[in-house]
Amino acid sequence: EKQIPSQPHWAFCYIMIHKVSRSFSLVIQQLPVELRDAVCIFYLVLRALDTVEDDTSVATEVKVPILMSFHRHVYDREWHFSCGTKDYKVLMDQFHHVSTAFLELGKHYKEAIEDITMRMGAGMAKFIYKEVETIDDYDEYCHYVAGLVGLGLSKLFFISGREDSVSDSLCNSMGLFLQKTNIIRDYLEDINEVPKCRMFWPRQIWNKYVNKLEDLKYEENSVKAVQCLNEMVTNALAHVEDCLTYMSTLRDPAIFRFCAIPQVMAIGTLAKCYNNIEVFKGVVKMRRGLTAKVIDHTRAMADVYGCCPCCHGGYPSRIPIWKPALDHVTDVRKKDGTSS
Ligand SMILES: O=C(O)CO[C@@H](C(=O)O)[C@@H](OCCCCCc1ccc2ccccc2c1)C(=O)NCCCCCc1ccc2ccccc2c1
Ligand SMILES: [Mg+2]
Ligand SMILES: [Mg+2]
Repeated sequence: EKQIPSQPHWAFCYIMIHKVSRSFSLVIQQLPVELRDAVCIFYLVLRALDTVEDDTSVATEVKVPILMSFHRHVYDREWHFSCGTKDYKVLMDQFHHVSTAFLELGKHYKEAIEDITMRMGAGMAKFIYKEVETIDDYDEYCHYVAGLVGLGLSKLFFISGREDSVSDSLCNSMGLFLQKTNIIRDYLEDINEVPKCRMFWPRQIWNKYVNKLEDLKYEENSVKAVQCLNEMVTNALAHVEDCLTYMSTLRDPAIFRFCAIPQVMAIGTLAKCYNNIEVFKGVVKMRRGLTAKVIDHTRAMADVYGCCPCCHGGYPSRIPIWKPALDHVTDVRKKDGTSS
């Protein structure tokens, strides 16, 4: 008789993660099998939560209760909430497949994913009512939507027995670096969002250059816009040293690759954004297929050097790709007289 796939919900999950995020789908495939399923579900649960947050057509009084109770809905096979567009809408409409797969995970994995989902939902709800004014607000918002992902991933690595636990501060920095890079790169897409524009750049930075955040996109302000952009990039670069320290604690080569590749892509994106007026004209994206190339290159370097940095054999000059970026940060700090 027709061979019915025994695990249709897992097929759905791996197909969906490939559709909603090619880059994270590729790096998640790098993980050891028992971590891969937990991280795949962790991604899809949070992506669904974020799709609710991002949908500016959902009324606040409807959105906030969903964000606050999302961590409980993952246990309810019947629950779904229709929102988002294209593949994100498919994820929302078919969310019961994610719940079914979630319930098959080990107990500790489920607890970790539920805890982060609850904390992220509450943080997102708080910022529905609160604008990002100060740099502290900016760091707090990024902690909720990305720093917590770093904490959760480190918990999953620890539960799998493959990594020791790492300080919350270092895990948080891994997320802040990636999220701040996204916020810088997506300025124009966010400010032009309909029906309501999305603003994440902190007033404490942009109000030194313009009166309103949207003024940065107007031609006559382009010199100030690039100065403001460069300050945002320098703010993001402050997390690089913590990210390096976090990655230097990793032991498992597959986990190292999973963590290092998004960081390498982000540093590339920041380099493309720095001093680049195009950020205010269109989204400055990395070339399509670049993640796959970086994955091949990282594997090739491990083969060539016979080990990878996390085996503590290390490449000859331990962190070759980071050296120029670190030197730049030090130079900028010296110029600003803020060197530590
Ligand atoms: O809507 C979009 O497409 C972009 O949404 C952005 C937004 O709305 O701000 C924004 O949504 C944030 C809320 C949902 C977070 C979903 C997520 C992302 C990556 C994961 C990676 C592995 C496991 C779980 C993950 C969960 C977004 O996707 N920003 C991209 C940066 C977030 C990076 C999170 C992160 C943190 C630490 C990490 C450490 C190691 C490896 C990957 C890491 C990944
Ligand atoms: Mg989003
Ligand atoms: Mg969001």
